[in-house]
Amino acid sequence: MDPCNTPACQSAREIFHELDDYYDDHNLYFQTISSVLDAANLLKVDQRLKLILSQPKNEIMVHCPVKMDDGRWRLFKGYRVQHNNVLGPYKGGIRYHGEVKLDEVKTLALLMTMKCALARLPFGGAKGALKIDPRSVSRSELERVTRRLTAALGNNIGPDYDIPAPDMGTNAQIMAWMADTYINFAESSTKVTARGVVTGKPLEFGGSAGREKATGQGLVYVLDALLPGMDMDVSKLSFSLIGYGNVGSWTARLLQARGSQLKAVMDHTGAICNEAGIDAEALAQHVQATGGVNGFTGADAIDAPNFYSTPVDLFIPAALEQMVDLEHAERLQCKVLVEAANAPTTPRAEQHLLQKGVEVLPAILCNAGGVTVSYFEWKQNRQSETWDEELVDERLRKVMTRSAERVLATAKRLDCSMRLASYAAAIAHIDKVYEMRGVFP
Ligand SMILES: NC(=O)c1ccc[n+]([C@@H]2O[C@H](COP(=O)([O-])OP(=O)(O)OC[C@H]3O[C@@H](n4cnc5c(N)ncnc54)[C@H](O)[C@@H]3O)[C@@H](O)[C@H]2O)c1
Repeated sequence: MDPCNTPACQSAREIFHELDDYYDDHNLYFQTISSVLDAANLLKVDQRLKLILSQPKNEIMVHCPVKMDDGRWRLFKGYRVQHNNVLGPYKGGIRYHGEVKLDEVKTLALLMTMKCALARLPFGGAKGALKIDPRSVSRSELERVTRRLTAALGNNIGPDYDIPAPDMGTNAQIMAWMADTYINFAESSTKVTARGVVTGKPLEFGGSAGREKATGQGLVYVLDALLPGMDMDVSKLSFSLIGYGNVGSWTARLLQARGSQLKAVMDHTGAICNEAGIDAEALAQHVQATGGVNGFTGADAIDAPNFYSTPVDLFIPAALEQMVDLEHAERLQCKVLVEAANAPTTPRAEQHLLQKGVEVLPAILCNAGGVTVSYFEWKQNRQSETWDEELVDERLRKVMTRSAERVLATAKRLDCSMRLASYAAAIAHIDKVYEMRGVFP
């Protein structure tokens, strides 16, 4: 592939040259930071801020020895990348995945800084990961490795310092084990507030109403705010999804409840399609029971190329990064690509889509519902309050609608794409705070 010569890549190359670091435009982290720096250039921010944002503040790597059920030992590699905390404590999910790499975690941490800033949440950005396939271990092995990871992270996490949450491969149960382990290490007088060390906990143990569906719910609120301006009506849309886990299945069920029709889904077990519509609720039950969409009787199995070329109004990637590359983008027949996953679209794919008139709604706007309700959970824990789902949804809608309006207004003002506008709206806020606080010493 030719080296990237866009202004974004050139600007990123200059910054990394200054940092005496290498630059690789095929790498996800460099692609993402290039786009962020491109937005920073549109705002003409100081070189200081570009340098600060270019690298995370801390990159923590731990190795966790764990005894498996058969008596053998395994060593698991864990990461916590803390990108920036100028706006508040570091915040970001913990991912369990067999193929996870440091650059992926750095990218996700950077995106968390941008996401929290865009939504004006009092949090910085972080992300963590454990290199493990959670489906390949027993429940008790999963518990042991989770507790060992939490202990290894030690004081690098905390309710006032760095607050993990669920992401791919993790859930409320894993958050409960993390919180319990952390509480066991906490001093007696801080044990109550210590449970705020993680969000996305079970409802019975300090979790928030509405957290499980929050990312999908937030995405629907963003669509409510933006689709009318594109002459689209959410009650008359068709959509397809990559991923039918937390984000994908909730997005599908909530959009179906609004009258939209699910046409095709692809996950790690295969792809399915039904021109007449797939029942999102029945599919969620099937995935819960079997682990994937494969074998669902309410649709036909299709191959990946046919999945990408199924005509729909909204194409919603809700699985891994970079699942929409140029080849996929050339196949897509949709009006809007809605990024539910983080960084699902490669820069070349995005360029192609914009050229063919497909709008791309960026992840830091669309999937911020999860971290927003995490913020509500953290707030409820601190104040010993319990909000009902109605209140959570009402407040979530307000945050998501304002973010969408912010992005729209910035895109208009700077005459740029929605992605650059979302980064610019985030960076403008961070820039103001750095200006007021200054940079120590
Ligand atoms: N959970 C949250 O609150 C949250 C919040 C913001 C963003 N996200 C992002 O949303 C995405 C999905 O997260 P989740 O929590 O729903 O994860 P999950 O583990 O619940 O589900 C992941 C889904 O991705 C699918 N998948 C995995 N590998 C695949 C492959 N090679 N091809 C096709 N599908 C594949 C799985 O089958 C599953 O359906 C991730 O990018 C995550 O970072 C999640």
